[in-house]
Amino acid sequence: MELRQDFVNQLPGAYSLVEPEGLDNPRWLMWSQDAAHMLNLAEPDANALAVFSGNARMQDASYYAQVYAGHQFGGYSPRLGDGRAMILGEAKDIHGEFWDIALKGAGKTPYSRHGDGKAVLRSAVREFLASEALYHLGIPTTRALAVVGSDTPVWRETQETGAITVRLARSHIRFGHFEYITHGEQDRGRLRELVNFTIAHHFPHLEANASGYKAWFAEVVRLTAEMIAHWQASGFAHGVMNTDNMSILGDTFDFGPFSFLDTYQEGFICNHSDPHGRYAFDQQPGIGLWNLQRLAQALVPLIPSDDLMAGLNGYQQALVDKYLQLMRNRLGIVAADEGTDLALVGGLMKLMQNNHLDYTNSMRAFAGFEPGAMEFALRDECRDTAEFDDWFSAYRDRVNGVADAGDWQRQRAAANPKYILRNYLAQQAIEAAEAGDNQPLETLYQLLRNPFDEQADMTQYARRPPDWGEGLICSCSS
Ligand SMILES: Nc1ncnc2c1ncn2[C@@H]1O[C@H](COP(=O)(O)OP(=O)(O)OP(=O)(O)O)[C@@H](O)[C@H]1O
Ligand SMILES: [Mg+2]
Repeated sequence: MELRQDFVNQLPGAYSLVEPEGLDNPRWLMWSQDAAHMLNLAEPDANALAVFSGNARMQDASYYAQVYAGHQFGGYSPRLGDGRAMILGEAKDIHGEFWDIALKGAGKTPYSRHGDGKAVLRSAVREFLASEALYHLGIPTTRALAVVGSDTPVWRETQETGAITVRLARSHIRFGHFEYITHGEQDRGRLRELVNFTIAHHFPHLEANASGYKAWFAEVVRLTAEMIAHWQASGFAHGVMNTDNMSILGDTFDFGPFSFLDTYQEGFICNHSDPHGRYAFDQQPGIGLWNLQRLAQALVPLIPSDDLMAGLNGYQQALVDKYLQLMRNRLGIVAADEGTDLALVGGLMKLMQNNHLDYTNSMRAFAGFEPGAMEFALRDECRDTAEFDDWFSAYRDRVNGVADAGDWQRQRAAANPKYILRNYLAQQAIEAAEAGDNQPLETLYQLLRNPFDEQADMTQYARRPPDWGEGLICSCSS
């Protein structure tokens, strides 16, 4: 694997050089065959294990940790930076695109503050499973190539073991990078350099001039809105939408306490450390805009306020357009006007909320609906059948002109996954791995590579969680 080092070479001052600490007795816990194929890598071998555990380093590569700031839960932290992630460089994939290769959990950096620079097995595995699961669901996301486990003791609430996620990101540039320069260094030249670097590497169709900057910000707004529309349509709660976790490319970034919804609950909070629900499921669209406003503020020295405002003004429409596109496809309806369609989708969400329905399974039920039929299996799940009947009569009228019912059903199955990364499934697999059995993890990973397929022997993975697993929330001490 050859690495390009454009970030290091072109943005001096935006990072510190670092060396990984290494892991005791490293071993492969997970390996993404899809990501490996994309990077044209062979099967996992001893050399790769030595490099990805941080026990050996790649020749000629300058490993680095980036510096950034961020708004965390509404408050500004002027200096964060990669406290436990080290980037090796940028690898070219089979399509000619470049991916940063990062070791998350590789040890202390100048930005570790009071942290140990480590990650534990459960958090490394969750990041791997989530990013690969989102990828296979068609949600824009960073990827994961591997997880390396070890015997290195790491202290959290109890003693655990250290692990590294090998993360692939088209870019690690976050909103917080721009905030750091503007609010900290106040160096307009450096801000321009970073924006120009971002445009040249990731928005090559735009020029680095005033009209290009305006168009670029509008695109960042749109990409962010579309990412969040995907989350809302998939029932995905991110959990820590701080501006240091917002990718400038609109890729889902940093998998901490995230959770897919089991029972549909609009105000679902997946993060232990978020008692007021700042990042609750239904707050995500609003927080996305709030975060973009923070980005806009950071760009004020470079981009006229009117241009930034124009970009921000596009947010809501981009979000609604994408969300409706995804939901119309899930429901199998032809577009009517926006208000009518939002009301139909909103009615379904209300139905799910009032009847404590499982989000994924309820949506998947549409793959079994016979266009034109008077019956729909979802009715049996509802306590309030009158509410269901009301909604259903409006829905039925919308599914018309379907020539081939089988084809229509196949399209619904391709839009509504049968399998998602339910928290309790991740938890079970992680507990097995902690006890030395990796098979459940591997089975879960393989399942999530084809989330839309029936996968005959796997239907128990589509079940609602048992009582202990409903609304399981994760500790933030990752
Ligand atoms: N164990 C740790 N040691 C040192 N720094 C840490 C540790 N855990 C988190 N941090 C740092 O705290 C900040 C916020 O953490 P957060 O959980 O958002 O990020 P992360 O999961 O570590 O990494 P990333 O955002 O790259 O996915 C980041 O700057 C991160 O590097
Ligand atoms: Mg983070």
